[in-house]
Amino acid sequence: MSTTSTASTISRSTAPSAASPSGGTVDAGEIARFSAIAAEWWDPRGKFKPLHKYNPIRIAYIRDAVCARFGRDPNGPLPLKGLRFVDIGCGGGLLAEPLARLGAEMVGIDAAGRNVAVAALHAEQSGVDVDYRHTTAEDLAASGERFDVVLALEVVEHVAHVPLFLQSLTTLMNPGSEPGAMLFLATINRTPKAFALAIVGAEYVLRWLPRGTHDWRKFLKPSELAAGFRPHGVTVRDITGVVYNPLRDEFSLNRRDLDTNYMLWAAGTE
Ligand SMILES: C[S@@+](CC[C@H](N)C(=O)[O-])C[C@H]1O[C@@H](n2cnc3c(N)ncnc32)[C@H](O)[C@@H]1O
Ligand SMILES: [Mg+2]
Repeated sequence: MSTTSTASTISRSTAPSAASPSGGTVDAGEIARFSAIAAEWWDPRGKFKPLHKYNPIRIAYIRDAVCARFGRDPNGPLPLKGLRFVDIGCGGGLLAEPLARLGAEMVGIDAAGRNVAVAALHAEQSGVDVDYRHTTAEDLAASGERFDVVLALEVVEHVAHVPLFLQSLTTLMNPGSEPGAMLFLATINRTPKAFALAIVGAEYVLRWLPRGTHDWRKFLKPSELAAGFRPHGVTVRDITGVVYNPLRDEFSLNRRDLDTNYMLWAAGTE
């Protein structure tokens, strides 16, 4: 993991774009879109319905991979106890809360203040301990805080500056974590099939998501993520597709089909 070039150095040296006047990872239009629907985060039939459906398999994937690497029993009580997690782009906390219940010491950050407020209220009402903060990955990375597990699920396709975002995620991985910090990422592939299913299907036919939620051009191929991690000494260790079965109305892992939704974890190059 590279600690030589800090996120703050990069953000200063990057030309500001229309999407991100600061030159950072925040796309103001994206943040406004998520803020506008923040009240719906915990409604399983609302605008985040696909995330609710997808959530149990994401939680199981993370729990099992972390337990395998850190030598924990995934079925034991509080299997993630003692491990420091950060959930980048945590939204309403759909991921942060269940992982905190499994024992993770959880920090959740989001660039949208309304999301953080909704997440914090829900955690309080549910009696779950999550440290929610309104900030960005690059600012948290620059602050020097480090984590055993870094999560960024369904976020990279919404950021303004992908190289800075990926660098910030790798910087947040604690170099002192044994046997080595993990980084989890989930996103949508840039394929014709993903255009048909994730945009036409989910936004126009099923109307699961508001139109304009996703921009196909911002989707990333697994090879592009791997190339983005490589300069920071981080390698993809596992990758799996996630497919929706309309007959069963459920998502499941499919290691042979990375064409639409996929999840991966990465760690320091050995
Ligand atoms: C599709 S939601 C995913 C939420 C959560 N990770 C989950 O999977 O349940 C994307 C989230 O990323 C946040 N976000 C977008 N760009 C961000 C950035 N540059 N830094 C931090 N959060 C960001 C949005 O505000 C939104 O809450
Ligand atoms: Mg998305």
